[in-house]
Amino acid sequence: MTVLVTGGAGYIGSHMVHALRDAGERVVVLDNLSTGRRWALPGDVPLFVGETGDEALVAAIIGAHEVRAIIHFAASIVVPDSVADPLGYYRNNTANARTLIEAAVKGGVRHFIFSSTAAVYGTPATLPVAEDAPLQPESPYGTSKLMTELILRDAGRAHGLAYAILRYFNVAGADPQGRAGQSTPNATHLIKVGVQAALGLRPGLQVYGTDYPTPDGTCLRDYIHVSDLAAAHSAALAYLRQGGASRIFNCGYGRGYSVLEVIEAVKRVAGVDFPVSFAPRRPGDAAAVVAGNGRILSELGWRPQLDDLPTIVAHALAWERTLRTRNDAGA
Ligand SMILES: NC(=O)c1ccc[n+]([C@@H]2O[C@H](COP(=O)([O-])OP(=O)(O)OC[C@H]3O[C@@H](n4cnc5c(N)ncnc54)[C@H](O)[C@@H]3O)[C@@H](O)[C@H]2O)c1
Ligand SMILES: O=c1ccn([C@@H]2O[C@H](COP(=O)(O)OP(=O)(O)O[C@H]3O[C@H](CO)[C@@H](O)[C@H](O)[C@H]3O)[C@@H](O)[C@H]2O)c(=O)[nH]1
Repeated sequence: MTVLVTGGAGYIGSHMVHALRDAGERVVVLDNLSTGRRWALPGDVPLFVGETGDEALVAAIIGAHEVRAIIHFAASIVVPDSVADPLGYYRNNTANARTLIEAAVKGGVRHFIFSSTAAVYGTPATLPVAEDAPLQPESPYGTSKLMTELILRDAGRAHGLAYAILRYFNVAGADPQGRAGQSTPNATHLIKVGVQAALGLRPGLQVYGTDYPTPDGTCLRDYIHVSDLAAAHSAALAYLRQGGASRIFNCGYGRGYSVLEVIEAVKRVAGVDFPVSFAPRRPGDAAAVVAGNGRILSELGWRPQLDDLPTIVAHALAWERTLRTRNDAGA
């Protein structure tokens, strides 16, 4: 029985591939390498370069490798890009996911784990936000993910596909063993941009919006270490395999940091200063998003191991240094 990881050559997916292999699972990856990197995968993990929307390809992979579980990471992920290109986001995150789910149903896949997002909540009325809060995405990205949640819910009911929908809050950091990290050249995530500024790879950092209704006027986010997130997937897979009912789980720590607090943490951990300027709000950004994580703690028994902002930043920084060496070597 094999686990198919879509988007396994990407940031979070590559951590998942390592976690699955560490647990002795058989893994295959489907990735179109649009943002993923072949070298992000261990050499002995089969990689199919192709589209999640290619039903024939997905069916062939499921058949050839006896795939019984799919962990679906592949997506377009940049909130402001989705505002500029909604149709592209609906194609990749919704239409392609629909095709993948159909191939899963037809191919007899039993368990499906879907990467959803805190962006489905928009700006929650109360924090921390629980899974049953109103869903009011403020960007096409969030809407594209919410639509896939609904497709999965209905297909799961109709066809007996058991699923876990994991709504990630802000994912950051890198594998503590240095095997994987965020490698997208033009990544836009705050901690990634911050460590690049600290290493002199960018001239500095812009803060998008200082007039939000938050304590210091900048957006609040709940940053979760990518290895804790991979562990949440492993827990969800074990739950489904034990016959657990289809369920939605928030993945976050339940604590928010402002953009300015994150920048201070990066400067402190890196031990350097870098220029910070203030810019207007970025389209599609919610003011404050913090996870209510009671459900995943109580129902999956998940326990964060790396719940500490300086640790997250230190791992991101270490990875960025490795990446620079790798890029210098032309990898
Ligand atoms: N990074 C975060 O903070 C965050 C937060 C919430 C949710 N998520 C979700 O987690 C998932 C993984 O995100 P990530 O940060 O690792 O991004 P990423 O861009 O590093 O990974 C996405 C991977 O999917 C591949 N891909 C994209 N479209 C594809 C397609 N049509 N067919 C095959 N492969 C395709 C890319 O090449 C890449 O390897 C996404 O679904 C994203 O929406 C991420
Ligand atoms: O150079 C930068 C980059 C980001 N920010 C701000 O930092 C916060 C976090 O931004 P970012 O790291 O880009 O993450 P989000 O836009 O919150 O989105 C991430 O987190 C979501 C879940 O909350 C996921 O769904 C998305 O895929 C993922 O990109 C936001 O307020 C941004 O405006 C800046 O001020 N300057």
